[in-house]
Amino acid sequence: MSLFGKLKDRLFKSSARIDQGIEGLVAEAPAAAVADEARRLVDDAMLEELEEVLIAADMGVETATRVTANIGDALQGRRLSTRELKEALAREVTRIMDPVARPLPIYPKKPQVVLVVGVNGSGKTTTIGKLASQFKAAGKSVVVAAGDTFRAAAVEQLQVWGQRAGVPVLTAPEGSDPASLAFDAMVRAEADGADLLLIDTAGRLQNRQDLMEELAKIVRVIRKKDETAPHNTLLVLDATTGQNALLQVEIFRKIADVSGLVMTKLDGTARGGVLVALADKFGLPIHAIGLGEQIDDLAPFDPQEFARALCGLEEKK
Ligand SMILES: Nc1nc2c(ncn2[C@@H]2O[C@H](COP(=O)(O)OP(=O)(O)OP(=O)(O)O)[C@@H](O)[C@H]2O)c(=O)[nH]1
Repeated sequence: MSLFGKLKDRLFKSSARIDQGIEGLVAEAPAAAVADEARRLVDDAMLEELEEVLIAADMGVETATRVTANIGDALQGRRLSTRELKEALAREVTRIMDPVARPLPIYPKKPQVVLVVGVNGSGKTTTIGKLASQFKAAGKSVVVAAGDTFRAAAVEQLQVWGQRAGVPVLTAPEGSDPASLAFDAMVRAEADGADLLLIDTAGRLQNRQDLMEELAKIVRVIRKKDETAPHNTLLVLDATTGQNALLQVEIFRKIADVSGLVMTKLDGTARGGVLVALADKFGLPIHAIGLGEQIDDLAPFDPQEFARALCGLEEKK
């Protein structure tokens, strides 16, 4: 299956919501019967209904309002078919997402230190495993540090991913200081001449102060080895949390210097529209998206393909 085919397949729950919403909206047009194809006049009532469809798809009120206003500005007074409306929507979504679609930047620095943050269960460990595997396949040498030392299960899980990806995973005894593990990992990555060091971190937001101090200490300690580290701070967000992902970005931007986002679990949710809201609200780079639990289920983020899949359209030729 092509990458677009997989994206469309996995985004099905989200796209079904928009697809059905738009079809319903066009089908109820009073003048539908006169043409062989149903068409709906773009007027205030129609734009309001469209806005509701987008909010139901988790795009958020602000983004949904902006998107519909732009469609109104461009197309008010026209009669659109379902396909034309989907195309117009996909164009607007692409326009919002285009500026933030950027792969994880790779620097000549060795090791490039990538700190991975996010709430528990958001998919950090899985994403690190997938990233490690992709970088390894691209010829990079990778070291992983299991920085969530408070959860033995999290460490074990990361070791399993390390085996799958074929990269070393540095661990420390349960309850030990994550910063000291991060330091040891820096030493090891430097000694190995590794290209990348991926550091997993804890995600207990229940005690934000502790987490902030823990992350700050990790950063302080790795800067003893390299004052330019970490080179990326990746925030992993779970799409199934919908609008809550926006709140998580706000919180993590206060406690860490977030440089980019990965959104996971877009395959299991109808709330994929939240990624559009994230792009619109924060403008942070979106590096990749998680489309499943397997090692090859992390896809680069392509704004046009995402927008078309989300709107239930086929690939643009
Ligand atoms: N369907 C789907 N599941 C995913 C994806 N990414 C992660 N998961 C699943 O989400 C669950 C949590 O993922 P983890 O990688 O353990 O999350 P974490 O943030 O490391 O969580 P902690 O270890 O609790 O800190 C696991 O069951 C993963 O298999 C994805 O893109 N799609």
